[in-house]
Amino acid sequence: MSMRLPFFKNKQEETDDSCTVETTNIPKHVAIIMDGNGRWAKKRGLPRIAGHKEGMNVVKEIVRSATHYKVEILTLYAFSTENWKRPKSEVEFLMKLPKEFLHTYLPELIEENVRIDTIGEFDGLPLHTKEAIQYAKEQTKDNDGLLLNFALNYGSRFEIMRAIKQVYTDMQKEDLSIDQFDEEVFSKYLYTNGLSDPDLLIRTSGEQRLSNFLLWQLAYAEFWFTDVLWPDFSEEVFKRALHDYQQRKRRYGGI
Ligand SMILES: Cc1cc(N2CCCCCC2)n2ncc(-c3ccc(F)cc3)c2n1
Repeated sequence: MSMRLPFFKNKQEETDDSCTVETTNIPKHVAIIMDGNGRWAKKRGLPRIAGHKEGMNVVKEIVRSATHYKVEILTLYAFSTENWKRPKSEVEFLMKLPKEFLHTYLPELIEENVRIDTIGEFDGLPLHTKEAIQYAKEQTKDNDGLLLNFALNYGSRFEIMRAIKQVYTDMQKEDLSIDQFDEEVFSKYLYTNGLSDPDLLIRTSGEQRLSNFLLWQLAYAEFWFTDVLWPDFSEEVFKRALHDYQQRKRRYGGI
């Protein structure tokens, strides 16, 4: 049972009782831009951090649902490299959320065989944030259920530039030749090395842009947008996204 605030129950969730999710053709890797937390709080006359807090509790509900539907990888855009520009107090609050989330939910996540990892510049996070996440990574490293992958201090253009510089260095050292270099080799230089590309991208709050998220990896993903604000997101809305994904025919550039 996720710890969601009961008095916010009048949520504007998209629900569709006829929505069924088939057990076949489940997206292996789902990426989510969890947008709308500040707007959710503003609509209720609450401080922005109340939206982030409620949004954190929604994460656990969707992790449980993703496990139920046998999604293999769930990548959540939790903090971008651009988010450092937000007010100091908001950034400090956000940087405490990983520890709060893990303090509340890590035992349950271990129980559900979830493995926790991150993508982004981990070293650029505050020490208290890194310590909490590193502990969770250690505690879940042998789990082979859902990979819960948080994009933290993540920016796709920085990731691509970082990869290009490393490719250049390896070529200078003659550890890599131009003939060996292709898309598959380049992908190994990204934070997502070893992960399959996302099959489905979900973005909440009605915005329809990538916001410097997984620009390389989302090349062939299905995009699913909803006006639902992240704190109002739920298993029902997640089911809608999975159902709609299953109605689409993936082309990978073909006809
Ligand atoms: C910075 C930040 C923001 C954050 N939000 C809550 C969800 C809405 C979007 C922004 C705010 N959440 N939610 C969970 C985490 C988290 C990160 C790493 C980890 F190992 C465990 C939990 C988190 N981290």
